Amino acid sequence: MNRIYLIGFMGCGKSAVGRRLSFLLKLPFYDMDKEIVRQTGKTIPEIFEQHGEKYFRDLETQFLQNFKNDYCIISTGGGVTMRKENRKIMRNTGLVMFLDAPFREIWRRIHRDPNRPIVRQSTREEIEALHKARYRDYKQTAHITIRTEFRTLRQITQYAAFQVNRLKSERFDFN
Ligand SMILES: Nc1ncnc2c1ncn2[C@@H]1O[C@H](COP(=O)(O)OP(=O)(O)O)[C@@H](O)[C@H]1O
Ligand SMILES: O=C(O)C1=C[C@@H](OP(=O)(O)O)[C@@H](O)[C@H](O)C1
Ligand SMILES: [Mg+2]
Repeated sequence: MNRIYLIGFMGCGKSAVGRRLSFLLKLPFYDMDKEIVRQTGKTIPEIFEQHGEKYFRDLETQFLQNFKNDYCIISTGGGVTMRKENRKIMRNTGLVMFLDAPFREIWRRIHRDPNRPIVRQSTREEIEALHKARYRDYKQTAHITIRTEFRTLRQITQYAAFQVNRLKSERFDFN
């Protein structure tokens, strides 16, 4: 299948780049967090508070298992690569791009955001350790890693589009 998945840690720019990339490539855009909010009628913090993290992770896996659309951009949540099953689905159904941002930049973007329950509950040191712990899975799941440091959203989006176009003639079949 021919989807484009954006993966990476909270605040690396998956949602912002995904939306821009969908305009540039004229493909529909899905943000997994937003889809889960729409399906449940609850915010991400409410889901974590009322049902716990495992329940949220199950919703992420169900989304990936049940999603049927092709030729689209999907921005994932930063924890999606924690499960092997999720990693496998993404690798097998599309092109996976990792937005690799330095931790200090990530922290600057996320530390005051009330919509990320994991950040709300943790110290900077704990979040940095989580970033380290997840890094290998992001790297290994991705077909392409894009380093975002010193790049604007526009530059990152253009580079991502360039990579998609480059691969189009090989494994992918975008029209
Ligand atoms: N390369 C960048 N340059 C400037 N701002 C960025 C960049 N990448 C992300 N941002 C900003 O950082 C914030 C978090 O980005 P977001 O797309 O929500 O991250 P994610 O979905 O990966 O958690 C947003 O306000 C976004 O506009
Ligand atoms: O990294 C994580 O575990 C999470 C990342 C969030 O998405 P973003 O990566 O878009 O912030 C959201 O799915 C949830 O708060 C959990
Ligand atoms: Mg996001």
